[in-house]
Amino acid sequence: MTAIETDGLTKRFGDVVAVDDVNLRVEEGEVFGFLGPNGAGKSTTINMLLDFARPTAGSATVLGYDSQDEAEQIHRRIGVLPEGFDLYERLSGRKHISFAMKTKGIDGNPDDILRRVGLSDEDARRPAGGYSKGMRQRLAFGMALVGDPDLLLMDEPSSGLDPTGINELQELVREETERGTTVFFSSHILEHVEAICDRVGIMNQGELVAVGTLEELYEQIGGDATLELDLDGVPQRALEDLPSIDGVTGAERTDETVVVRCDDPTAKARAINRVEAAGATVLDIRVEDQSIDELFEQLTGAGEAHEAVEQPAEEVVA
Ligand SMILES: Nc1ncnc2c1ncn2[C@@H]1O[C@H](COP(=O)(O)OP(=O)(O)OP(=O)(O)O)[C@@H](O)[C@H]1O
Repeated sequence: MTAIETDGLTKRFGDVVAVDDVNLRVEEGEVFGFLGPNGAGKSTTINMLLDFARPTAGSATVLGYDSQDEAEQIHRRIGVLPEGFDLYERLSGRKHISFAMKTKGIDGNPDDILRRVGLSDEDARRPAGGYSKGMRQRLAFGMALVGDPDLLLMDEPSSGLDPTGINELQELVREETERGTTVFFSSHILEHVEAICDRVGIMNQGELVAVGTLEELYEQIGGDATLELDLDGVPQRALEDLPSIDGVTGAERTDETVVVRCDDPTAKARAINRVEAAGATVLDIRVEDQSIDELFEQLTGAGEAHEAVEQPAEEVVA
């Protein structure tokens, strides 16, 4: 089943087109990163998925339910970690989970969830006011997990977290996806979603400008990579052969090192195989990919209007 599907989803606020004819498909079980700079239209899209905002045009389904007509069913089956979530400073972590359970009409033991998000018994009994950022995040994540949602929607979940907090969050997300939960993770920071997302969709100025795995996106924009191979000896044949490999644009030699330039990231493995087949032993490998920030800037034009990246229909589905 498709976890999220939008069809021409559009939202205008007066003259501002916040979301412009967005066609998005997120498959069940995926971790999908929804990216874009501030003001790109991410929150407005999420609000329409949940029927907190009504589309000007187009439609959306979540877990097979229509966002406008069947919002109640959707709300029952999803967990939301909102941006800038609030905690009640004087309530314990455990009370927060109990409260979320009552609100959702769920019976159960809050301790199961507290354990799942890694909050100790002792911490769970303390007021949330004294929690570190990471612990607050764990608790909010736990509240979103109440009722075992099929889909977790997380709006800028990594904002304000230090690298340790981000790693912890990524670990929690990974555990949930192992249980089969679909995760929709919105962020304006590409590297925060890079490590955990199967695919990303990139929004810019209301438009969905690219969808795919990061590797596919690199390919679409022709992301360059340089591969440096230290060899026990450079066979002349390998050097001559390398430029004929699909995705390799050039090869040079300095002493016992071969520098291979690729415009397709998947060409790197083919280049290594070719060198080894020519009889050389690879002693060390260094790769310099186009940076993730460059990719993001290129796709979003650093906030400027630009042409959408072509997205063949079959590549939209993982
Ligand atoms: N209620 C509203 N009234 C008027 N304009 C709005 C409203 N909500 C959003 N917008 C505008 O729509 C555009 C998209 O905003 P949105 O909040 O969806 O972006 P975003 O990608 O979520 O940004 P951020 O990362 O900063 O949260 C922006 O230009 C914003 O100013």
